[in-house]
Amino acid sequence: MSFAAAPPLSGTVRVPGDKSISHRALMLSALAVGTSRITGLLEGEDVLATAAAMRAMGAVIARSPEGLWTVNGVGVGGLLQPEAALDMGNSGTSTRLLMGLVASHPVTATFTGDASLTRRPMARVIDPLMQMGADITAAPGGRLPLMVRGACPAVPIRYRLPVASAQVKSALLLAGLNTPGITHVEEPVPTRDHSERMLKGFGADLTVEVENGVRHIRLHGEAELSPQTIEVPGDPSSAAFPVVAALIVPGSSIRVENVGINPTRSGLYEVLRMMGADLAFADQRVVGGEPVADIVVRHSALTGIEVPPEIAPAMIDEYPVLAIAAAMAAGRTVMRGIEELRVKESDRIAAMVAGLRAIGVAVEELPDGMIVEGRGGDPLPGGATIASLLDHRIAMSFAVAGLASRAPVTIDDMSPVATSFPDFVTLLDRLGAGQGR
Ligand SMILES: O=C(O)C1=C[C@@H](OP(=O)(O)O)[C@@H](O)[C@H](O)C1
Ligand SMILES: C=C(OP(=O)(O)O)C(=O)O
Repeated sequence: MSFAAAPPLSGTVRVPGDKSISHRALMLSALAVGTSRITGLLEGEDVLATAAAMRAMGAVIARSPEGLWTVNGVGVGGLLQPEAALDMGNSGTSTRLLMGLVASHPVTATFTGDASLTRRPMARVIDPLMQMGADITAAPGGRLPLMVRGACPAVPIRYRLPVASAQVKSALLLAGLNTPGITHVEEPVPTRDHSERMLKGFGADLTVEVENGVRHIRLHGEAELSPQTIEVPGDPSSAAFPVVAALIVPGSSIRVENVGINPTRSGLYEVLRMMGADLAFADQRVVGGEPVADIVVRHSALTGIEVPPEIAPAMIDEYPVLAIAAAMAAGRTVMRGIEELRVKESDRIAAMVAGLRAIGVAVEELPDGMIVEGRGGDPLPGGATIASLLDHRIAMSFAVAGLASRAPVTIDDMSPVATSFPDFVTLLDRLGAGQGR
């Protein structure tokens, strides 16, 4: 699919539900006793993989024609033995969080996934879950396919996260739900806190204390969760694509409604403002325990900056599209401290460097990041085909680049976009982007 120079983008749109919150809503609803109701759930492949796995372990999950999801949970401790391997598709979040759930239940589950997921490191969850008593066998290097034999009862542990990862933190907290005693996770670098917020919302006994800059999360196990009504806000990681598109296509002015702006997720928007973006959070409110706003953004002359490395966890999935904004900025943008990008759906540093060079942007690859030489608002040369490498964010980032390029940018395979943002192209077209195609 090709993406070409677009006329000014305009209009008001909504992006699909937050992927992180959607996974957690399904998992915690499946562990509550009774019926939970979820609106705004992301109906992307990653979240549907989580739904299928929870069904395979006993939850009854239904969707009404209007998009209301109902989940009848089995109760903490009540997960059933799945009859077949759990196919996690492309989803790291599903895999790591569900490994945690299974680790403290009397079930054995095999996890499989696509070629991208099979390359991703799982030792970061295997190690602490084995400390809790789970028996885990994995392919060499701690990769998929792997089998988790849950421990019942599991042993509560105190664990300091060696890598800033909300997935590892959440896997341990989910394992802690069916573990007697207190599971204590120490988080030296704060990451997205949706699990903590939602666990509390479902009635779990969870406390967070900050001591010397380290977050101490303590969860009392053998929890009883009560069913909830959850409204999932729009995904700030998905909103990033139309927002950057509006910033780089001259004359654009758009509004993205109902986007989650949890501070552990909104780093990109802070960085774009530092670069000179005309971007505002309008009508700020709280929906289902999460801060939400409409993002109002206009085309802006951007300036390159040194992105503060400490902001990385709050925008870890947004660096690919930030690199496109950086390519249009005046001066260089330096991104460091993001070696984690090398173990996402693709090596996102290598993928962005190769793709930017292919569309005529000068970029230097660093072991832990990249330096992008901005073109000061001049259109990008474009005119290349980009391999999306089973990575939705690489596909969407270069699609956005195409909208500000002299010659169209072609994406070899847009299908990965269905994992997180199934109507991405339709939404861009609704803003007017399709007229250039
Ligand atoms: O917990 C989550 O929902 C996620 C955490 C992040 O991964 P890591 O924990 O590996 O950083 C992020 O990249 C991913 O898209 C979703
Ligand atoms: C890294 C991502 O997801 P996951 O880890 O769930 O595959 C992402 O959505 O960018």
